[in-house]
Parts: sequence; structure tokens; C-alpha cells
Amino acid sequence: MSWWQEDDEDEDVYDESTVRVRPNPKANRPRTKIRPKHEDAATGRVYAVDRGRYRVTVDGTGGDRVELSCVRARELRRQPIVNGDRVDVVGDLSGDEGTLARIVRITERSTVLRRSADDTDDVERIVVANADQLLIVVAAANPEPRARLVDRYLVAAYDAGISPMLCITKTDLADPEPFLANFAGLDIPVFRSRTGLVPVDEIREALDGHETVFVGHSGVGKSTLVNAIVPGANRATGHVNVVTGRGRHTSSSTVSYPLGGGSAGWVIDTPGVRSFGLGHVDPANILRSFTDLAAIAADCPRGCTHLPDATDCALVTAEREGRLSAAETARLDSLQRLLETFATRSSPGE
Ligand SMILES: Nc1nc2c(ncn2[C@@H]2O[C@H](COP(=O)(O)OP(=O)(O)OP(=O)(O)O)[C@@H](O)[C@H]2O)c(=O)[nH]1
Ligand SMILES: [Zn+2]
Repeated sequence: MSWWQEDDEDEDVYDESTVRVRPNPKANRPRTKIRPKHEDAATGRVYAVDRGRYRVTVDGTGGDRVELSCVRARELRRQPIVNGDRVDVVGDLSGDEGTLARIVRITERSTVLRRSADDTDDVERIVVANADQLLIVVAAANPEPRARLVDRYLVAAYDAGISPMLCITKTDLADPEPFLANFAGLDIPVFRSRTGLVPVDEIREALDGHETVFVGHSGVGKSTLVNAIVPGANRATGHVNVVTGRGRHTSSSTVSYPLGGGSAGWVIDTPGVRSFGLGHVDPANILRSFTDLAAIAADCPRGCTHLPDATDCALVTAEREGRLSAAETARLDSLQRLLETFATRSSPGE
């Protein structure tokens, strides 16, 4: 049996079938099951996942951070456990070499980001849980930036209730402003970066206290950025696999890095995730992020698409009658473009 399959086969000391049921004459109703409470459990955060092994950090007694290798309890075997998950762990919490703790509970997630299903998937898979920010990394040139791709990331972020930010790299190769003009109406933080002039302090300030997922097409300089922002991340430079320690390259798996340096927060790098799932996007979630426009859209008919051809759309009407400010008009343009992204999400080749 391969080492990573032990997970599901492990004899599980917390399995309910091993709990003896004793008669309890004092009880008003019969107890049929005694469910272990795991009162000694510690709560941690999943920062890497590899074939049935979960790497979890928990706070040590001395205020330090202890890194554990974990398997999951049998009762959780059908539930995905992903990067960013808050979990309760029991067992050996020393973090010593060769020890394994056990995940017994997954805390309810505040947000989820799903990966798009590819042709071989019949379900969308959760990539990251509990993130509250998404940093979209795009190059000014090489590779050429594509507004549609950024739009898709934005839709995924808004739909998930995650605040998007934009970092444009390689500004030494091309003027980023014409591309950035596409997003001017959105009013999201924008960072400009180039070799030797990475705005590390500015970005770290925006990340402090947050859990930020980094996304971007291959080659945009995302690894370069992660390494600059998180000293010691050592992304894509022959990094030893944090899960197995076997020297396998990590560039294909999602890993969380503590921001460190006195700052709270996590950087979650998601290499190989080309786009996030737009399969179940609710337009209402996107509109909700545009608070000023959402107030006007309260007067829209039920099921309004808010697109330029929508009948009786309060937003379209307000724009036509000149009741929107210049900023609101720009934001409506952006909103409509995002809603169109969603409306045409099934078109191939994007
Ligand atoms: N000119 C220029 N090149 C850059 C800049 N940032 C990164 N690069 C180069 O772009 C290439 C790709 O950078 P990476 O950091 O590996 O890009 P990535 O997005 O992580 O790509 P993958 O590893 O394929 O996911 C490398 O050769 C970098 O040296 C920049 O600001 N300007
Ligand atoms: Zn409308």
C-alpha cells in the first residue's frame, strides 16, 4: 500500500463504532451514540495539501507556530479539505518529524474559491477557503495582457465575496496605463511593479491582516512577486516540497505563506489554476459589490440583467437620463462588462 493511501484505511480511534454504549439509568432518554467531543482539539489552518496529507499550522503554547502533518478522520473522508481551511486537530500535536495528527472538524468557511472544471472534471473543485482578497497579477507585456481574463478573475472574486486587487508587472516592457484604463471605473487597488522596483511595502501593507490569493497566467511574474513579498517563500527555485520533504517541486500545488515580518496574514499562491469557476455565478453577488449602483438597481424589475438592452432597467434608464455621475457611469460600464462575461461564460476559448 502506498503511503498516501493510509488515510482512508487507517484504523480510526474516533470511529463511533469503537465507542461502547453503556446503560445510563439516570438519563431521561436512552443514549444510542456517544459522539466524541474532541475537547482537547487544537484549531489550525491548512497551508498545503498533498495526496491525503494535510499540512496544518497551529499556535504553540509559547506563541510560536507549530507545523503538523495530518490525516483526516474517517468521518470527514467525503469532505474536501483545502488550503485556508480552519480545522480542529487531535493526536500528536508536537509537530515532530514522523508524527501525524488527525483532522476531526472543518470549520464553516467564510468564502470559497472554486477552480473551473476542465474537460475531465464533472464537478468544480474548491481551491481555497476563507480568503478575503484576490490579487490578480497581470503583465504589461510578455505575455500580452488580456482584459477578458482579468474580467473573469474579477467576476470570480465578486461572486465569492472576495475583494479584488490588481498588480501589473513588467512595466519596464510596456506602458501599463492603456490596459489599466479598462479597470479605472472599478475603483480597486492597483499596484505597478517592475524588476528592481517591486512595490513591496505598498503591497505588504494591503495584505496585512488578510488572506490573499495570488492568481495570474503563467509567465506574468507571479513567483517573482511572491518571493519579493514573502522572504523565504522561495517560489519556483527548486523549492523542497513542504509536504513530503522529498524535493519535489511545489510549483504545481497551492501553498499558503505567512506574511511574516511582524505582519499578520497569508499569501496563497495558486500556480496552475488558470481560472476560477464561473459555473454558478449569481449576478446579484456581482452587483452587491457595486454598492452605489446596487442602490439604484433596487428599482429594477425582477430578474433584470442590467445590460444595455434590458427593458426598464433602472441603471440603464438613469444613465440615459443623465442622472449618473461620471464615476458611476464608468462603474456601470465595468459592471455591464462583468455581467456580460458571466452571461457568455460558456463560450469556448476564453
Ligand atoms: N522585464 C521584466 N521581467 C520580469 C518581471 N518580473 C518577472 N520577470 C521575468 O518574467 C519571467 C517569468 O517570471 P515568473 O516569476 O517565473 O513568472 P510566473 O508568473 O511565476 O510564471 P510561472 O512560474 O510559469 O507560473 C522570468 O524570467 C522573470 O525574470 C518584470 O517586472 N520585468
Ligand atoms: Zn437593471
